[in-house]
Amino acid sequence: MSDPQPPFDIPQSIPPADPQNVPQNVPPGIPPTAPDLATPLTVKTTRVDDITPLLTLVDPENPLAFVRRNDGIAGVGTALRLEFHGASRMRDAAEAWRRIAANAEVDDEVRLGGSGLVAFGSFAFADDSADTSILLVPRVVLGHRDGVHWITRIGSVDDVAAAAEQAAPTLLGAEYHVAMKPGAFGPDDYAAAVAEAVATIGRGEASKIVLARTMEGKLPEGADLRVLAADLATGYPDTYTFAVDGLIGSSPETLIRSEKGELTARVLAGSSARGTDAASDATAALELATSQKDLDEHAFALRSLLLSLERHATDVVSAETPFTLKLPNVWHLASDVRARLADGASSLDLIDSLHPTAAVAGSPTRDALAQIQRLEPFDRGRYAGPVGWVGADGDGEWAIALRCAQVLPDGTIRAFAGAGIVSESVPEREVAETKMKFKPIVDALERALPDDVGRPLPSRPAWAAPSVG
Ligand SMILES: C=C(O[C@H]1C=CC=C(C(=O)O)[C@@H]1O)C(=O)O
Repeated sequence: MSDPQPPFDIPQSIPPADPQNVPQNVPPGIPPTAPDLATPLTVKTTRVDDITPLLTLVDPENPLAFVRRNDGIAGVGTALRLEFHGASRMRDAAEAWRRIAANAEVDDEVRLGGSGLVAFGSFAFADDSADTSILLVPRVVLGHRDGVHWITRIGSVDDVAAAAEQAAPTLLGAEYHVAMKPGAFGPDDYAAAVAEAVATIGRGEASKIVLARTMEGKLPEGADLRVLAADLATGYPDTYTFAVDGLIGSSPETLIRSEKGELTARVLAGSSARGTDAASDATAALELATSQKDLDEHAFALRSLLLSLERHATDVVSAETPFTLKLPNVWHLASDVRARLADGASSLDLIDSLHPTAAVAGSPTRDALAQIQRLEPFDRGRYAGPVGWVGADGDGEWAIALRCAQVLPDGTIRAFAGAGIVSESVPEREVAETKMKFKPIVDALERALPDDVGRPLPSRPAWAAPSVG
């Protein structure tokens, strides 16, 4: 691996962009003179035999990836970065994307979800967040799905060549250890806020309020963030591991996945600790499955998703009772939802309608959001917002950004975890629940990292292994 070869050739067949071909309609929120939109995107996807593990190819300091088990996409370089703010951030993104996609020249021999033109996206939780919401189109996208590997190049030959050089696989960087400490809103403050939320619910001012807190640490200069993402991907293979613009995490919750008219979602709400042995673990799952407090918490979340989804879909199907989902750190109550898209909405239109569900805000939505603003003294940024990707046809895959941390420009890394508060919630238990939810990201940052760090990932790590069904 001392002199790694680029994993793909520089394409000769992508014509340079035509500077005369200026889009007629400039999307809202984007200055008409934005140089990024001066030319249509030229996109070519080619099937390849195999590609080196995706995470060894991305930028160590700003990795771009969305993977689950062996499937996913990773990106290198930037063909286009669009920023959105305010209440219309997702609507504006949907409109901008429609126009960009309509304008693009796409040659895609693979035609799988994630091939062809794609944008990665990450959206702020709150309408008034100071954080930017983004859509990011890379220069090079590396993809793997159902045993098919592909490479997508976006832009002129020269643009792609520069990104291809950057995408040569490199060794994962040196081990680092980040001590994570409670943020300014510590566990005691959180417990007090939970007690206040319970009182608020008791007064009938809301039915469920999701409250979060933060932990913070400082990354060493030049820290290889692929190490963090790879650790999450191997430790939590059933979740979506994402790295988008410094937001890195492993989310078990699917906000919406849209593929050729089929919609799927996985709603999570209601949690309990894993047991310490097989018997106590089974008991924990059983207690969760029969806990009225957790069933109520879950019902709010499921109902909010179904109500929003029904505006866009027919044949909406979910089981009557949730199942228990086992993750390495926690049990969750989970409901899988399936539906048929009825109105041609893109996955960006859908996340605009669905966000925020009661899994991350509470119920009723407007009242819960007002209480979050009153009781949570920080900006959630992109935590609990949609994170994922959208393709040229509007299909896409969007997780809710949970179990994650945001890297800030000064090297601070801020992790977030929350819990749904209902009338029966007990403050200390909710503090303990947030601790469990911090575990994936905090363990990955704090623990002595595995032996293979500092060497390349094995050629087929767990998340890149062939599908086992
Ligand atoms: C808000 C979070 O989790 C949500 C998703 C699953 C279970 C939850 C719960 O049991 O409270 C939360 O609704 C978080 O992980 O920060």
